Amino acid sequence: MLTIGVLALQGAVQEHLDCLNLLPDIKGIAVKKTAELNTIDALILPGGESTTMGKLLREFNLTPKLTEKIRSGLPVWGTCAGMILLAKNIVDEPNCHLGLMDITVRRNAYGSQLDSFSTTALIPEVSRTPLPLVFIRAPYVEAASPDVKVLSTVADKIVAVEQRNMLATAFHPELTGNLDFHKYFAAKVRNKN
Ligand SMILES: NC(=O)CC[C@H](N)C(=O)O
Repeated sequence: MLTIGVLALQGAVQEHLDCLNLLPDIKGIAVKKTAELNTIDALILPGGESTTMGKLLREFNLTPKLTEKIRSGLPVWGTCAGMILLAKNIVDEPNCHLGLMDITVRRNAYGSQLDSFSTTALIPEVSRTPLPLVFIRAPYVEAASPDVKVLSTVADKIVAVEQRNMLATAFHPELTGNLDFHKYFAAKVRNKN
């Protein structure tokens, strides 16, 4: 049995927990406190508002322990705002949040017209069939260092990346009813153990 936490300070927490709990041999738990970081095999940083989540991470003093855990190999998956939390650089912003992934992200990158949209894409590492992708005031990755693996691009913009124990998607698999991304993350966690 694997325990996968979902950072539960703000955002689409329950949707990820519901997906995790549909998978065999996975228990999804909400994580709010530093001590809970010791009880999990992996962590999802959900979508929401990165500024708010970053502020709460600092207020609850979660940042140091969380950063240390991820640096020492805790598998982590950031969706949308979660991707922004992981990025080392955020366009037009002086500070990053956790600053762990060698990517530069642009927040709200699709402007007002394409604020929210859905599309499909084939991501061979994750699924044999095209996956539904839901973008909600989404970022994209503007630059990535050479050791970041690009898993998916949509209209020439990087929207899914992986670097060592870290996975990040600009879109929201937890809102699609398709569990392939959660299965992919669970397999990544299992392969590590
Ligand atoms: N759906 C989302 O997570 C939106 C992210 C949000 N626009 C941000 O910048 O943090």
